[in-house]
Amino acid sequence: MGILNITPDSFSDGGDFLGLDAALEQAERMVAAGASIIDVGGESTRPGAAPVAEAVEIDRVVPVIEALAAGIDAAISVDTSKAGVMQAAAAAGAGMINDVFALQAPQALEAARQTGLPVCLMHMQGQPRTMQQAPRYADVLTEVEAFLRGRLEACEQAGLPEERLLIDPGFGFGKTLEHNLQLLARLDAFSVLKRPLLVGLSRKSMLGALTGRAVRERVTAGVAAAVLAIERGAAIIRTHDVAETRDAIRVMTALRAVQDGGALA
Ligand SMILES: Nc1nc2[nH]c(S[C@@H](C(=O)O)c3ccccc3)nc2c(=O)[nH]1
Repeated sequence: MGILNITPDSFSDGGDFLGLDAALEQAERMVAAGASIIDVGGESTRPGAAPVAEAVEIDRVVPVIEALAAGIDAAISVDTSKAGVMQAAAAAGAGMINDVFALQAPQALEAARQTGLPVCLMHMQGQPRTMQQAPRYADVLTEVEAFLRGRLEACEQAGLPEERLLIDPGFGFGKTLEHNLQLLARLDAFSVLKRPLLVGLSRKSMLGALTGRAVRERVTAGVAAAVLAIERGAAIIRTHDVAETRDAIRVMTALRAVQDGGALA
């Protein structure tokens, strides 16, 4: 899953031609590098970020999703927590919803159900504005798993069938470095929920803390973390660095083929 942030600091607003063109080029680069999903986000979930109005978020992501739906050979995911954005994105051609707030926003669960699209449910402790102030868990894995189990059950009860759902522990969303490492170390425990596991580790501050590297220099650490996550059951890797991650996956796939006694592809 390649990351495409349509926020003023990444591209000019999705609406104008230049921004659209740049967004499309970036998406095409990631698909050429091996991305099978492009995740389009119109609201930065940066800690401390001011919330974006629904209409603004729609104006950012819909033109991009329409252009991508017509122009690239990959699925399009919309990274949003708002019901109205989910509906607009689905109408524009999105094939998946990626909700960092796990369909807890008003009307979000019903809107997602109506779109008929797959949904990624992610764990976050608190809100983006405050989540990193004092993250606290008795046991992070138990609590994150219980939250995701609860969201899966809420969706089931609302008529959103489980086979459309993915889960994600939400690295960096209300977690200390220690919490993030504990989640990565025990990622395989989430297999009890029997849902595909999506993880986002790319360029996150936990990697900065471990390497001392600035955001754009965290590619190697991000690929290493992706390999560790895949070995522990991750099915989808959300990343800025598609080509590098793809290369690591090729090495892993070749090894698995030999271990399973298969011939090298
Ligand atoms: N499903 C899923 N969606 C996601 N959206 C994001 S935004 C994140 C980033 O660094 O990209 C981020 C976090 C905090 C501030 C800015 C940006 N992270 C995930 C994730 O880990 N899983």
